[in-house]
Amino acid sequence: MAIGDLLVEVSGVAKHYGEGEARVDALRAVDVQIRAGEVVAMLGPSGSGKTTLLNIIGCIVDPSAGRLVLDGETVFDGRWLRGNLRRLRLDKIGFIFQAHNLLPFLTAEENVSLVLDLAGWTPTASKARARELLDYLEVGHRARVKPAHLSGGEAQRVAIARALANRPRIILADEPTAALDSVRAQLVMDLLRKLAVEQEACILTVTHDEKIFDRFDRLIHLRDGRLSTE
Ligand SMILES: Nc1ncnc2c1ncn2[C@@H]1O[C@H](COP(=O)(O)OP(=O)(O)OP(=O)(O)O)[C@@H](O)[C@H]1O
Repeated sequence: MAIGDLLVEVSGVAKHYGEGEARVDALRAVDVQIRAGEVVAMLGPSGSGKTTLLNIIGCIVDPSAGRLVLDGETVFDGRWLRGNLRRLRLDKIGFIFQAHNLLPFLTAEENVSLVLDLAGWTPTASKARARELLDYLEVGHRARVKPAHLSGGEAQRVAIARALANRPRIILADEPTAALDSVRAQLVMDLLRKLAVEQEACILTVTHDEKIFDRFDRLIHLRDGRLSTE
């Protein structure tokens, strides 16, 4: 597959929590680059900094130092250069958490269309896009059902639809297949790859799931807050 634009550039990014004796260095001068069309897994032991790095790229956690360029725009260089990070996230980033993260009081379709409403789509357009994606992911027949009544695989596909609804180019996922059996886990990864290629996006996933290691272009290993070549 042709690899495209540089979408994620992390340069010398460090993050520490707390100060003095309580200080924890979660990331130490990390460099990562991810291009459009790439599907990358991030591995590492518990506490190695995976969630911190994902959340920094997702503009949810403040880096302590370094530079972050997303889709060609320098968004952090010692400080945030964008006032409205919420808007940046809505425009550029799709987050896939575990399926349980769907809002329980909304239907599958409303879970997807809500993101588009927040991004400023008209209600008619967001409903149509939500339907289209749910159909594409073969859960259209479950559009009016609330998450408690969906199977694990169905809920995960709704979570994917929600993350991809606004056509973000940077898709971040935290253990997206942990709750799925091996056939469904591979189907979800294949689907994500297809969507990433179609939308010229990249995917970075935290995973411990050995069932899907062969589905990635590249594995990034973190150890004690540093990239390791292991
Ligand atoms: N909000 C926080 N305040 C203080 N320390 C934190 C905070 N978040 C993470 N840490 C610490 O930073 C280090 C890296 O944590 P992080 O959650 O990024 O690791 P991880 O690799 O995602 O771990 P896991 O696989 O267990 O989720 C750990 O030592 C953790 O205890």
